[in-house]
Amino acid sequence: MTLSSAGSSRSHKHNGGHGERDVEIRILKDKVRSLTKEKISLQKELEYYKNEITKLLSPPYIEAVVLEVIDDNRVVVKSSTGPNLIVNVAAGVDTRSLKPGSIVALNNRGSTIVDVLPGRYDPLVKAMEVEERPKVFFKDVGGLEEQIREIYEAVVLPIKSPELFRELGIDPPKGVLLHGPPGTGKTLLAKAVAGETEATFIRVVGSELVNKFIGEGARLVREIFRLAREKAPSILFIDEIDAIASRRVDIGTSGDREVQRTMLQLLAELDGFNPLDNVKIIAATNRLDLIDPAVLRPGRFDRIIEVPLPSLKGRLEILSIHTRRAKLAPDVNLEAIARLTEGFSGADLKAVVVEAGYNAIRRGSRVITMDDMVRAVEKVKAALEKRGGGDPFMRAPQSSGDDTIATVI
Ligand SMILES: Nc1ncnc2c1ncn2[C@@H]1O[C@H](COP(=O)(O)OP(=O)(O)OP(=O)(O)O)[C@@H](O)[C@H]1O
Repeated sequence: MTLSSAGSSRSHKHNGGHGERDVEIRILKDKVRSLTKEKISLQKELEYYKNEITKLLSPPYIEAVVLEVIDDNRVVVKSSTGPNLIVNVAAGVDTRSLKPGSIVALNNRGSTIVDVLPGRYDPLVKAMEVEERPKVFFKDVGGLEEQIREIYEAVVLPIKSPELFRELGIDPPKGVLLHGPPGTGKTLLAKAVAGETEATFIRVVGSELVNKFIGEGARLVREIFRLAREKAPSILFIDEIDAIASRRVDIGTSGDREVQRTMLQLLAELDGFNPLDNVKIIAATNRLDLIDPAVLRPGRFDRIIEVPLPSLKGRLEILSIHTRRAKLAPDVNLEAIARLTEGFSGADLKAVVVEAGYNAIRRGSRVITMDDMVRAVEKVKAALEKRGGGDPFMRAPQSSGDDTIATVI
């Protein structure tokens, strides 16, 4: 007998039995509701444990990096621990999504790519900064007239007029090494070379190649040169080259060996390309004394250009460049500011202009006054002293002298 028929027969027998029946129905309904809830929660629990069992039963995958895609079914990978392997690709994996640097999962036998791991970075992309035809030119570089002339002859001219060199039968330098204290405009100069030649600017940082992408330095160097050729005309700028091209007393740790491998790859790449290729290498260092002489041999970085702290005239030029778009009050005397900033780099002078701008904003003014500038100089000077601005190596005095402006207050 169903509940409802039981309830209805009882209500026929007993007059006024409605109340009792209703209570019974309510109790049963409550029970159904709570059992339904329990069922849903148990179903969820069951699902969770099923998932756990699936995870525990599935084989571990091996992580690997794609080095080269040979064809639709053969890919060279480097597993996280082992050697390079040629593996095939599982049916569900789209070969077109595989590129050098992609991180993939291999099956537990290490023979097949079964998945491309999402959201993982391609170290090659992370390792460099690429800018097509940067909008930076020699007019944006202050106080480096001589350096601009040298780099023009060594890099710009061979890109713009290679026939000149072909006719004369001389090889322009493949690489130029800029050295000098931090913030003196080495990166800026290299970028301006790219701007002037309408080339692609590719910047990599030596210390990152060996510290951030452990075990991949040499491969990255190879890939970066490949990309530079692909994007030619291009300027490949290697900042902090001392991190990969230092002379070493002994090659002890595996870290040292990694640096050594990266440097050998760099030398091989330098030796392997034609000086008249439209790829030019500009490297920079703050520590010329650390550079391995092998790197400076003819046919490698055979043009060395010093980029020193700016002279008085240079400082004035740099201040003029950085105040080009600023609104200056008539009392601002940039020559006097240049006088006050001996030992400042181009980057420090830029900081002075930015700080002066903030001083004006804090006063609620839209014009930068001489007082804003002077206070900014004091602030930047204090920061430099705190940072050890007196370091005799990092802040070596500029050789060209500090007395070349006639009209200084
Ligand atoms: N000679 C200069 N003329 C104009 N601006 C300069 C000059 N030198 C530096 N600057 C300013 O300072 C910024 C930082 O300089 P930059 O990065 O070129 O120095 P760097 O020599 O490459 O330094 P580091 O050795 O620390 O890499 C530049 O983007 C530019 O705004």
